[in-house]
Amino acid sequence: MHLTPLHVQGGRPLSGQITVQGSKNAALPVIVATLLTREKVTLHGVPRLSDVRTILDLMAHLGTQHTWVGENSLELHTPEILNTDAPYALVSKMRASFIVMGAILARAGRATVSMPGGCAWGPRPVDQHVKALRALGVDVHEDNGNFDAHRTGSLNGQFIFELLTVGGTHNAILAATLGDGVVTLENASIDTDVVELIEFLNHLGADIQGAGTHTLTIRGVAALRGGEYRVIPDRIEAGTFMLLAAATRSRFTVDNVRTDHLRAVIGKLQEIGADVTEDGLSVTVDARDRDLKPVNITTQSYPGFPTDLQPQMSALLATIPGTSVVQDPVYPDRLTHVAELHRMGATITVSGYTQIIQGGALRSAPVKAADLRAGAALFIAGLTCEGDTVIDGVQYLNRGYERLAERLQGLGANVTQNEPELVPAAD
Ligand SMILES: CC(=O)N[C@H]1[C@@H](OP(=O)(O)OP(=O)(O)OC[C@H]2O[C@@H](n3ccc(=O)[nH]c3=O)[C@H](O)[C@@H]2O)O[C@H](CO)[C@@H](O)[C@@H]1O
Ligand SMILES: C=C(OP(=O)(O)O)C(=O)O
Repeated sequence: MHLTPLHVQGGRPLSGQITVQGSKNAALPVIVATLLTREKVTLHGVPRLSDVRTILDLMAHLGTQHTWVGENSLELHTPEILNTDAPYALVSKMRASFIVMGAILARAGRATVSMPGGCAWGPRPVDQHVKALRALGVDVHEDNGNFDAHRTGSLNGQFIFELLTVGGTHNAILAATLGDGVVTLENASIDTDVVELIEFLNHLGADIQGAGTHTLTIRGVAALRGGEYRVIPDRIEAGTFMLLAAATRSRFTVDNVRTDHLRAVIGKLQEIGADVTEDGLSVTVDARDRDLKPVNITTQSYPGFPTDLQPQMSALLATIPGTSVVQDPVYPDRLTHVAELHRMGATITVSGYTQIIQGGALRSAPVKAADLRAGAALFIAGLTCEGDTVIDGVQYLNRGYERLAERLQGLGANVTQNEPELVPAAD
């Protein structure tokens, strides 16, 4: 869906407070995990995003009924699995949907899931998902652009991931939760979104040990019950707003944050020279009247500096005089923001996955987001300069930021979007 552009006029400090939504990347696997129980589950803190709508469309095809029972509360019920396939039209909209493979397989014994396509910033393989399932006893065949998976009994055995993968760990956990086998995953991801999935599944009666460590032990259980659960705050959204505070040389408070999930971001903001004050579930960033300093950053899996904040950090560093070096080995091609920031006067040289940024003042320009976090980099950049920055590609922002224009306006930002409602109601 094409939406009218976002108009951003910046160049003045923001103030006040902004509340972070529930985590997109935690909510999506938790929503998928409700496929494992035939009982009703109520989730709170679910952001109203187009990605949530996409996963709900896919799950409706699989047999899930959903009802929004509050602004951010969602009731899900899958009494029976009606279909065991996840077709390309639905999977290609969002790569995260590939993890339905593990969930359908757990509940129905077989699953046919379309191979996810490429994405705006290059290949995102699923080889580790497939290798893990095979190692645990699942037959997986590639056929006509689909992965066909079939299990004859419970999943059993050990798999050592060749690299840290959030989605691969999600898929293996989902596949192994039901049954009577015992599965050990080594070199498993310790990302907050993996810990969240495990805590949710255990809340419903699963037996998964080792959350937050690289070794997970999953003892299959016969069935999961229903329940009620609140999704963790979105650390990427929180980080986006914290970087915005520094980029606009503002002081404002970001509420509903888990500061323990934001150590790498807080550390870098302090190194840049911003003041960061933590107070329970709030964090205040103060970058007023400071000479901010350039820094070097390399993305890593959690708890390192997240790739999902790399474009936003690049936008911030593009405003800080001096030379910063940003490297993103996690997603080496995640660079769609660079050409757009060039349009805004940024000096960024790219070599492989390295950006060398010579910071200075940016200027407004018409720009286009080609993916979600590139869009976030552009609204941060736009809010640092006077004049009208017109950002096209708003549908990408709607994947990850709920009621963005309205919430930024709450900080005093001049951000307008002419759609009657920025985020389509996700139901
Ligand atoms: C919906 C969601 O939660 N998305 C997040 C998730 O994506 P996603 O789960 O897809 O990312 P992964 O953690 O799997 O990817 C990490 C790295 O492993 C590689 N890899 C992954 C799987 C595989 O089978 N083979 C392989 O080579 C990837 O190319 C990448 O270089 O984690 C990423 C890394 O923190 C984030 O950028 C995404 O926002
Ligand atoms: C890249 C992201 O999501 P996805 O993995 O769904 O593309 C993101 O949230 O920044």
